[in-house]
Amino acid sequence: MIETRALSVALSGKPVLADISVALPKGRLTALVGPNGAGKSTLLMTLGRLLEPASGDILIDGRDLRAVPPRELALQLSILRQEGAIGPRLTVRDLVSFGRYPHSHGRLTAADRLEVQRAIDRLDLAGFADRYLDTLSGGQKQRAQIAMVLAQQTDVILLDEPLNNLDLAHARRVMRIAREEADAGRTVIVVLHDLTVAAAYADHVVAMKAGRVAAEGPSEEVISEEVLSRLFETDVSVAEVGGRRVVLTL
Ligand SMILES: Nc1ncnc2c1ncn2[C@@H]1O[C@H](COP(=O)(O)OP(=O)(O)OP(=O)(O)O)[C@@H](O)[C@H]1O
Repeated sequence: MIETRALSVALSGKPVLADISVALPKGRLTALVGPNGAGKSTLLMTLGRLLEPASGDILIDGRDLRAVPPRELALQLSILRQEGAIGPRLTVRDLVSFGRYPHSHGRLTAADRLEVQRAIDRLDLAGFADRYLDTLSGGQKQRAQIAMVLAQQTDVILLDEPLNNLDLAHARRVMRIAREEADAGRTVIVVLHDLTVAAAYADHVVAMKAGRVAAEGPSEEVISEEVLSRLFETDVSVAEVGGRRVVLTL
């Protein structure tokens, strides 16, 4: 469970997040949605302690995030960043193995290698494991980075637009994995632009606008025509197709 209390963040001296108080439950998949520039990535980076709040608190399982030593945090929380800098002369397996670093400190055990292989398989990368990252397509690279995050096996998983560059079958695979991780009791928080995907996989939704929380609650409440039309300042329809909610703009 991650909680924020009256969190505010400034970047280059400019306020970007203001008064963010949310409760992101354990064992749930939370989607962060909202227009471009709303502050979704900034919130995710702040939760991952990659940005420092100007004021307010973040509690991770009731404990002040500032009080968690870095080594412990690396065992507790993993993050997929939007512009992840990855060394080109690394293979997929090298990259995913870095995910085990907090556990192995550079000396992979047989169990670590097994986890690396499992993450590679889950992301459908078995055929690419020994390829250099700079020889991969955008979607294959994205999957390799997600595999690295999964290999960390942390209780909190933060994913910033994980579906970037993914085809529909791999997008589905990644969302199913995110769902499995939440069902296994982890706190999974995902920045998503595709609201139909959010409706299908998330149980909790935080809608952000202009650096503030515009709505927070169960997916059925937040993924609604009224909330979304207000959020995006455009007409949004929510239809039901085959028992699932589909979000449309025309
Ligand atoms: N380094 C920075 N300095 C100043 N302002 C910044 C900086 N980085 C981001 N911002 C601003 O902070 C605001 C929030 O940006 P953020 O990337 O968190 O939004 P987002 O909701 O993730 O957007 P998107 O959907 O476009 O990815 C934006 O107005 C952006 O211009």
